Amino acid sequence: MPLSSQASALALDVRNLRFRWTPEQPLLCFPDIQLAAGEHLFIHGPSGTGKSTFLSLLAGMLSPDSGTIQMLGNDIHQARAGARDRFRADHVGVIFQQFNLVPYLTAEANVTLPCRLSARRRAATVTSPTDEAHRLLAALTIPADHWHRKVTRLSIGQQQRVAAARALIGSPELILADEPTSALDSDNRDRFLDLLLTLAEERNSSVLFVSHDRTLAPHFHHQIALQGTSS
Ligand SMILES: Nc1ncnc2c1ncn2[C@@H]1O[C@H](COP(=O)(O)OP(=O)(O)OP(=O)(O)O)[C@@H](O)[C@H]1O
Repeated sequence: MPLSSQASALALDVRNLRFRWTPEQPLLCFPDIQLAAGEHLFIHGPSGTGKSTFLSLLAGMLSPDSGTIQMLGNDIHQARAGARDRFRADHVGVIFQQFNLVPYLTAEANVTLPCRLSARRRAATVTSPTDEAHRLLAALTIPADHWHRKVTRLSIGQQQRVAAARALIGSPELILADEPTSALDSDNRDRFLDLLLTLAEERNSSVLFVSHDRTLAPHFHHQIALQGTSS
């Protein structure tokens, strides 16, 4: 059965999630989460507690050993891989720790990429993917003369903002962000977070943001600590 978005469902409902990379490694235990539409959640934990692993499980890129993940009312790990990929393309924007931009594409082409992979995201742009990419790049303070440069010719902070624009385009219901501010000084980091969360709010996108840096917590509606492992 294809996955669908159910208007009344939570953006994210995570219960009893556990994962072990290999039999020799400790079991990673994750907190239960219920995230409503438009809410912003901050998850913090020291290095190695499993923040990136958690996001990979939520994004459907890893399968849990136990527990459930419901997104918009769908149990994503009950679906076949193809349906899961389609659901992610349609409903989830991801900002990776290393940005994962396509190096040979321009900033604009990187931002419009989700609209090429998802008719739903394309249809959700107000006029066209290119117009929305320009609006997002301008809102995220990327100068217009940089929009047609290859992303590798942009600064790290600019690349990070391009990655944010790519996650926001087409108004996905959920944005997952993995410590994307670690390369920035504190002023730029706060400015980036304010922009990201304001743009997410305009789109009613829920945000789940992980970082080791607890000083970021006041930007968010809710916060949870990741405890890490159990034997
Ligand atoms: N691909 C992998 N194969 C095996 N073990 C892994 C892999 N990726 C992560 N781990 C292990 O899983 C645990 C959690 O790692 P993870 O990267 O999720 O933590 P993190 O909190 O995101 O760390 P950081 O803040 O340093 O990015 C660590 O013990 C790590 O060594």
